[in-house]
Amino acid sequence: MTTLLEKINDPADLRKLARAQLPQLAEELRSYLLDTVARTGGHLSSNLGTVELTVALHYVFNTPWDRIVWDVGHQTYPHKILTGRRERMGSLRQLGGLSGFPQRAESEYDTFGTAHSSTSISAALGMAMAAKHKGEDRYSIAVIGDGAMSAGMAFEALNNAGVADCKLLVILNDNDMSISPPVGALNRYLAQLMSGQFYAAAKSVGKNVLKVAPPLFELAKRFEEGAKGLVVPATLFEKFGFNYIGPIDGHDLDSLVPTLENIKHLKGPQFLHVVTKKGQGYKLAEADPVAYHGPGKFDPAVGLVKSTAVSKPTFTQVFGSWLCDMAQQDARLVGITPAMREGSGLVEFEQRFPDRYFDVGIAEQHAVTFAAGMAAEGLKPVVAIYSTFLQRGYDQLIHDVAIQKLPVLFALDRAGLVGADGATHAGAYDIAYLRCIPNMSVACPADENECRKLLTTGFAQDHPVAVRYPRGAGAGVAVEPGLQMLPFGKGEVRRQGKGIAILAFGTLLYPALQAAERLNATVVNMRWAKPLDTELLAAIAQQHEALVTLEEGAIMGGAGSAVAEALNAAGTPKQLLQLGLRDEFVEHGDHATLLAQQGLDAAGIEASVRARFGALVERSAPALKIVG
Ligand SMILES: Cc1ncc(C[n+]2csc(CCOP(=O)(O)OP(=O)(O)O)c2C)c(N)n1
Ligand SMILES: CC(=O)[C@@H](O)[C@H](O)COP(=O)(O)O
Ligand SMILES: [Mg+2]
Repeated sequence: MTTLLEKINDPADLRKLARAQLPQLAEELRSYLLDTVARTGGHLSSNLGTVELTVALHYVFNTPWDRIVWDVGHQTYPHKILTGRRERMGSLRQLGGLSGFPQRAESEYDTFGTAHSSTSISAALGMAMAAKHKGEDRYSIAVIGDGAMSAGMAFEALNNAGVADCKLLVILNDNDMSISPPVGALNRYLAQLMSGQFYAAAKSVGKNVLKVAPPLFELAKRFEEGAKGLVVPATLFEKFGFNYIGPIDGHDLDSLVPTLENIKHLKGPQFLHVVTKKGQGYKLAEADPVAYHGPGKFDPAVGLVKSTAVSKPTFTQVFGSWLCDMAQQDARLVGITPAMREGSGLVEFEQRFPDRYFDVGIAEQHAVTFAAGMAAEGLKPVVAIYSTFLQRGYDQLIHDVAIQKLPVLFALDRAGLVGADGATHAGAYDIAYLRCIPNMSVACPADENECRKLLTTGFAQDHPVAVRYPRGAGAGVAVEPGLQMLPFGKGEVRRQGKGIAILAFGTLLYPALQAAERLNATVVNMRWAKPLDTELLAAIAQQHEALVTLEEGAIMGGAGSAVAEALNAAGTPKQLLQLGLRDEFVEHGDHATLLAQQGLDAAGIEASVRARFGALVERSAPALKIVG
């Protein structure tokens, strides 16, 4: 039997359905979603929570003429399924497949690319003002979660939008969750809105009133008037200049559709507060939305199963246990996360040191300056942050931390390519954007054991230090207990060869060692992109005819550039090949494959070195042939 969903190839098909058919469509959509995400992995909980909202939005609004901007965009799988990409869902987040986020190049329905949070209101407002400017009658809609709403950027946009005269609708998708439980005063405020008299009374007025169409604005006004004597203060969003509507049940199409239809006829900036449940409709995800925020593949009948196999610890785990050990030893240590407790490895730290754990919400800029404030008072803050998200706090890093030379340790996770999340989440730029800042140091551990030691070394400094390490596991080098340090700013020679020296920064040391066997090259584990070990560099440069730098970071401005600058400054220019991430955005896919595509696996390194220094390799390693 053909399902309703199979007939929907774009939202125009959806709009042909009778309203009474929508709940069935939503049910089919939810089950299709669960089935496909279980096969591919992906952001499940948030998507289960936006099924009805997605159906209602495409049903009521004339998309793509009306624009929808999805904040973060990790909840757009139902949107993808309804906008012509149903059959490609099996390729989600894989090489050449659908992105896990909206992308303008992927579909005209993806009106704005997102993945970093809290950009939607700004973008939708820009679109709405552009439409007005061009004389085009369309709605621009931002769908933003309660977690994303907590960021400064969202409030900057609200501040601007509330006084703008354009067709803007902000939908707050409030599921009372970020990735982990939400934090902060805004969350408390939203909870008050939901539990307060206004919601209770609105609920009891019920769906029927919503259906019989006095515009909701009028309804809300009448309710407020009728409720004189009760204290029903204007919401925060009304104070910002929006017309606030809600909260309404975001899983009830009989509320959503008429409400959205009413809103279409209202003037000025509109704010709709929708209440949803993360994981809705799949009991296991409802019970544990954190675990199902971004699971890998699983059997929906069984749910996520903890692997019993002994596996290598991830760098995140190495950091998490280092943090607890260091906190045990140094009472000044405080740990800060901008809403990434699980991803950054802070779960145990929070349990063991609750008074020294600070989840500041999705607020990277604030996290950095908050750390600076603590450091100014003699504490030793460790900011656990993904490389890509520290981009948000760049001015704060320079202005608040570095200029004042405050000893903040940045534990930079997800440095390098990240795989399934793609270009938006790649930690490609941190070496380049950090090493140009005075007072700042940047360490690049090659493996797990070195990561722990460099964290200890960085923590001991009296200036800001970033220790960058990648997603997942490394070479599998056993981590020594204790809190040993490594010499600050010093590298080490790992293999002695001749002719060519490969200077590796970070985990690419291991493929470099493999390639070097075939090239008979020297391999240096540089460890620090800043300060650069110029003494070691000078010695190596003197002993070799050519140098190769290697890093899982942007070539432009990266550690290889630091080497080039140092050689020039010393007046000893050398033949230099800089290997790293090219000047292009690397899309989603399996990490190993992406690395190979960038020529950064052992075979790729060998091939690049041979291509550039072929004659020299022949002289240095005459008997060895190219790999593969
Ligand atoms: C700038 C930025 N910081 C952190 C993240 C990581 N992140 C992705 S989703 C998410 C939680 C978002 O919560 P909410 O907006 O309420 O959406 P929900 O997951 O509840 O659907 C976080 C912290 C991000 N994508 N962007
Ligand atoms: C959408 C988002 O930003 C996060 O959910 C991110 O996808 C997490 O990435 P990790 O899986 O690397 O923690
Ligand atoms: Mg949320």
